[in-house]
Amino acid sequence: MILRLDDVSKSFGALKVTDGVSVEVPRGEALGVIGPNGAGKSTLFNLITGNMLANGGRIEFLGRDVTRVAAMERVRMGVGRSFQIPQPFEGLTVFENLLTAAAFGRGVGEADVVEDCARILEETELLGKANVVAGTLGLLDRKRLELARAMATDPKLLLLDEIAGGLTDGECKALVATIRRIHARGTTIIWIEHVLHALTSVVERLMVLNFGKVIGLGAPDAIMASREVREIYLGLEV
Ligand SMILES: Nc1ncnc2c1ncn2[C@@H]1O[C@H](COP(=O)(O)OP(=O)(O)OP(=O)(O)O)[C@@H](O)[C@H]1O
Repeated sequence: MILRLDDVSKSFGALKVTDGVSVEVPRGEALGVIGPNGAGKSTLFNLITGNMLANGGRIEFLGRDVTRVAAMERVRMGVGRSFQIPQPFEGLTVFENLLTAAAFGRGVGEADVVEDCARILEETELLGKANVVAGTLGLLDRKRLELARAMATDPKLLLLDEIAGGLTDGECKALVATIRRIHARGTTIIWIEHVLHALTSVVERLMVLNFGKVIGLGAPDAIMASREVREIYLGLEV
């Protein structure tokens, strides 16, 4: 297992946002996470990355208990993430953004990561935009850069937070193709996404959260056919 969550909980005051979540993610899997707004999906990512600390339970990454390990150390261990709202350094070029993420995320000098950053630019189809200032990019390229910055930290586990939102169908297809390639090369992925057709074209399993609890976990077809999921998530009368 690359990641194991055991009875993980997080509360803000009286509000329990993550409620006893247990899940095991095998190395190489792509796991999708769905659930209504406010279900606790982004909070779960924050607990996995160490941006927030759990109030209860245990998080294991690569067999090590990381429940209380700082976010920076988790990045260096191989936990990479993209944010729902892309947060590049707007005044830096695409390539400078990658170099910064790679050097900082890996704890090495920029000279050591130049080649790898060039490879990531190619993988994320940003090679032609290497010298473009990030603040001038359109939405698809901002999303690509967000993905590339996460890849620059050399993640073993890649967390994607609603990366397909706001794209046209064609743009979404292009981004999905890139994510599939990254997955095919062996990177384990956990992906929160409301654009279901994008998600189910990549992931092997879906996890459904509602009020911080896991209410479904399994093959996408079986999950989407479940009465409870259809009622809660899709709002369908069945
Ligand atoms: N720092 C915080 N302090 C207090 N409440 C918070 C904090 N962060 C999140 N919450 C609350 O926790 C709940 C879950 O939020 P979270 O962002 O994890 O949901 P989500 O499933 O990712 O939602 P969305 O699909 O809208 O992004 C929400 O009710 C939110 O208001």
